[in-house]
Amino acid sequence: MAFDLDIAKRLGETEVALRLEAGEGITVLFGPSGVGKTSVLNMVAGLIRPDRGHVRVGGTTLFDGATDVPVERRRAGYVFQDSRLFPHMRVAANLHYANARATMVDAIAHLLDIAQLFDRWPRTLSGGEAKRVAIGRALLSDPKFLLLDEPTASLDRARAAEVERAIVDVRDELGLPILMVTHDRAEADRLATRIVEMAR
Ligand SMILES: Nc1ncnc2c1ncn2[C@@H]1O[C@H](COP(=O)(O)OP(=O)(O)OP(=O)(O)O)[C@@H](O)[C@H]1O
Repeated sequence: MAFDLDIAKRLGETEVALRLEAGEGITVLFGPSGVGKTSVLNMVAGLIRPDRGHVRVGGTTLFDGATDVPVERRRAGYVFQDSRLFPHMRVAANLHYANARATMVDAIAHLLDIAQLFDRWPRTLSGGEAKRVAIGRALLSDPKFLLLDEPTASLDRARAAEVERAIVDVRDELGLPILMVTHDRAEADRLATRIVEMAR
């Protein structure tokens, strides 16, 4: 089982609750704004703590009544909605941040088609380029799974298609389980191995 989640959390007025069991491939969390999709990713990553339930990924318990693995030991590759590249580092330094082997950096850069961007500053990248670099940086932290928060939001159709292609390549080449959030139904249909709908 790639993802085995049973989580409940009160956030202000919102009661976030989700149960899901999903196998390999891309699991898409789909639902309207404010329903708690980002909060679910944050609970899987260990950035916020569920009130109750469990989080298991690849058979490893990351959270339950007895266990709460700290965020830095969860081995999550988290790509935030706003990419969050280090603005004072060129693309190459962003990718080398986790000290991955140079051959790995080159392989990932090839996979994501970002090698030609190594000397650029993050502020000079298009949204789609920045997103692909952010995915690369996450992969180079040697994660056991990938969390993608609305990876194509705010991109035009052509840029979104490039990012979607990169995600599919990551799925096919690396075989990492991916938990991805979107509010775009068509994108969910294109990418998902499994769609999980969150409703209010
Ligand atoms: N710390 C907090 N205190 C109070 N309310 C919160 C807190 N964090 C999140 N919320 C609320 O919880 C709800 C879920 O937020 P979340 O960002 O997870 O939703 P989402 O489905 O990812 O939405 P979007 O698609 O707009 O990003 C929202 O209504 C948000 O305002």
